Amino acid sequence: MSPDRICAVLQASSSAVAMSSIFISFLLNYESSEDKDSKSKKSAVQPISNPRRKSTIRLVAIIATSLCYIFDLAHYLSQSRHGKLNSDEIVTPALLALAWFLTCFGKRYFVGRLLILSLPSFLLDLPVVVLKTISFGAAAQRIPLTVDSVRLTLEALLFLTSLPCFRASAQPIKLDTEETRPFLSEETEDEDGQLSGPTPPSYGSTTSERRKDDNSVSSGSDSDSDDEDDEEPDSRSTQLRKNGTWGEYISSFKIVLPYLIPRNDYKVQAALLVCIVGLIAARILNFLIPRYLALVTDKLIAGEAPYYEMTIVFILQFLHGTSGAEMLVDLAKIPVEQFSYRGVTNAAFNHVMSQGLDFHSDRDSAEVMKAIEQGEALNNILERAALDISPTLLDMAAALVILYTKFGSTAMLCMIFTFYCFIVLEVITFTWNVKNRRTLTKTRREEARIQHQAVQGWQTVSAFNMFNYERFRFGAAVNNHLAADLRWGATDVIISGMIQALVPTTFFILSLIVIREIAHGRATPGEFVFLIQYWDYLIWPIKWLAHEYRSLMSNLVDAERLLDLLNTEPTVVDKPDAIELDNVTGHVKFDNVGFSYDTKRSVLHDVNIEATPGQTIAFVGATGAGKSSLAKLLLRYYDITSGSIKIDGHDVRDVTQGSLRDTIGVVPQDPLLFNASIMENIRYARLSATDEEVHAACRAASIHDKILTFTRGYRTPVGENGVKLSGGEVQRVAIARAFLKSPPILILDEATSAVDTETEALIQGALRDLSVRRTVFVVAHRLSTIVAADQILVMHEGTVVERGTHRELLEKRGRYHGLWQKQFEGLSEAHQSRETHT
Ligand SMILES: Nc1ncnc2c1ncn2[C@@H]1O[C@H](COP(=O)(O)OP(=O)(O)OP(=O)(O)O)[C@@H](O)[C@H]1O
Repeated sequence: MSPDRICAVLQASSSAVAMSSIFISFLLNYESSEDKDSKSKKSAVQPISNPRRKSTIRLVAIIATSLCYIFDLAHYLSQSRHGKLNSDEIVTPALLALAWFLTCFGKRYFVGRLLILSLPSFLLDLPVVVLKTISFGAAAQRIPLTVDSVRLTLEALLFLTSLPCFRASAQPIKLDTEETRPFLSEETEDEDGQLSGPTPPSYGSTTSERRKDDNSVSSGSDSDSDDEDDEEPDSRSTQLRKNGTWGEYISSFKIVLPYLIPRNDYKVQAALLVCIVGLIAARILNFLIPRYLALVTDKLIAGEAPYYEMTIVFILQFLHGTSGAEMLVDLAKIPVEQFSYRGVTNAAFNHVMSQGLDFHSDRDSAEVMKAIEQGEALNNILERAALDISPTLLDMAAALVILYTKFGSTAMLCMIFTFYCFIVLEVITFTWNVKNRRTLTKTRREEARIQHQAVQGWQTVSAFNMFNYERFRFGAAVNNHLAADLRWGATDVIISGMIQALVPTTFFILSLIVIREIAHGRATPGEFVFLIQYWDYLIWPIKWLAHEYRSLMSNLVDAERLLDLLNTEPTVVDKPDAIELDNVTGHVKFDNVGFSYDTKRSVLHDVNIEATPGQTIAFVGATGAGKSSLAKLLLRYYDITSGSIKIDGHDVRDVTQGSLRDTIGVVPQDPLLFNASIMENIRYARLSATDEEVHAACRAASIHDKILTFTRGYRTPVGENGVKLSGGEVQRVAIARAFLKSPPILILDEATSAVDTETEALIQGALRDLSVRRTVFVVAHRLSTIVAADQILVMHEGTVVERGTHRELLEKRGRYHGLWQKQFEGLSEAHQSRETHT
């Protein structure tokens, strides 16, 4: 290869690399105008870049480098004024000059951009200058060589001075401190995310009231805020999107990578391999088919009959389509897709289930479920990245090499330029539509929420005859969803139409280049046929990548909530060295316990309780005094804010949550039954229990005989939340569960509040039997149920104000005595008034 040719190759590579550097830097650091606006509004967000790094000296050096390339161009034009112009000699320096000039713009990661441009430029330029010096030592080349040397020095200096700055600037992005705000929080903050169409009203308000109150309602005051006029707070990923760059935004999704990459699944790895082989085969065929068609054309022009070539074209086409390589790839893709679905869906479900009570009480279950569903958007990431985008990039690279070898560097650089224009336009125009996409995702969730609330609360809707109201609410939510869909869809179609206009332009320019090559005798007419035939394969990766970019980004926007979900750490976690709690005797000690749900209002303070094994401790007191909260703390649904809770001397924070909850049985105020048979519901307490053990537990809870009277006995379905059972039956099923679990510690939170006096007497007898061997905590309003307790603790405003046995407390004549008197008097007054009426 002649030195001229080597220089030409190096310069073409240099301009391709320079354009790529500018493009990658743009892609990673692009901020939309929306982002800039939001950043200027939020002064709390720290700018990441330091504009001072963009010093005047650097700018001058960059412009000088750009001018050096312009000089190259001018020099060539002046030399070739009377001869034939070589387009390669014009395009290469022109593009390099443009790439350097573009470096001056943009604030963020200025030094980073400078680095990735100056290093390759220097490395590719150095051999060019050396070769030129060796080959053209004549005095006539002195000036251009001097300019080249100056440019080389500038590139080296810019690289060396940028490197230390870049290292210093490698700092993590600062997020709004409210990053930790709860997932799917209902608090609102006013931004202009207006939705057209009627706003679905919330419970207890009308549409007009809602609009009227919009300005006056303080944020977060309405827990049922399905107000579409208010923008919901940014999720962590949305915040990152707004405060960071596209690069940072995309890299925030790396948390899902373990669920998408089949590290230990050999079957999926094999399927991936088959896909890759199939894709490579398809790429080779992409090239061979037009190649043979070009041969057919050339032979026809030469007056020969190309039967052999045509047969090869037929075979290649057969192997190429859905009957060959594509079918293979499509088949192998199925296990790959299933792998990512399994990974993401299981991870999201497990993550939600491992969250604490605070997470679940703060969020709407329908919205959480919708967020998990949106994991589907992530399922295709691996498929898209590994099986679609990477091969398409290979296609691009192959197409560029072919263009270069067949039609020279101008054709190749023209294609690279078009490709980058496509993607840059995609990135810019997608941000115009990203807000619409978020609104669309939000309106979908909203629709699911309203639907879920209405269906789940059917009894309430029916009791208040609110069918029309619910119909209106749901209808409005559907309209909002469709309106958002229309806005997103229409903008998407218009944007994509605008971008597609680049396709005929590129074809026109490439055709001119090829025609010129043919006219100068450097190519045959067959090459033009090759271009026409190959054009689809050439433009397809560009069109497709641009489309994939949009659809990938839409998927990522859809999956933002899921990402936030996966990023939400549980508030109650096992210590790494947590021990298993076993052989528990039931010694429980609350030592100076203090607690608050929201760090603002103290719910419990200075609570001291000691229960020895086998004791029954009763909590009484006014509603809201903190009785149920004590039970939740013993179960470690929340962590206490001060003091300690110990079981058999082990702090509940030092043992695993699993073993702790195995030790404690609960009969809650409102037991939750699953929509399954009675047998399944009771056996949930101990899955290994036999039918006989379940029956025994039900006998102990005085519900066995009742269950036998049901049409299907123990196989009777209880309906959602046990709606097919009476309140008393539900409570007894819950008591039967506790009997079946037979834990050393039992919590009875108003366990017999919904049963009649006769059943209560039966259950109380059973509970007494149960209490002999275990420590029992009873929360009760009906004082008659706890008179036999070993200790009665009277709670008032979050602390224990009296303690003792029933007799001791009555003798004290304090708060307990007052409560007892009130209940006793209440009962006798009710009795008297009934007698007067009869
Ligand atoms: N998840 C929660 N988040 C915030 N505050 C809560 C939460 N649960 C309960 N509270 C508040 O804590 C206080 C104590 O509630 P708790 O349920 O312990 O009272 P209680 O004595 O059991 O009442 P009742 O006898 O009516 O069941 C109440 O003021 C309640 O509003």
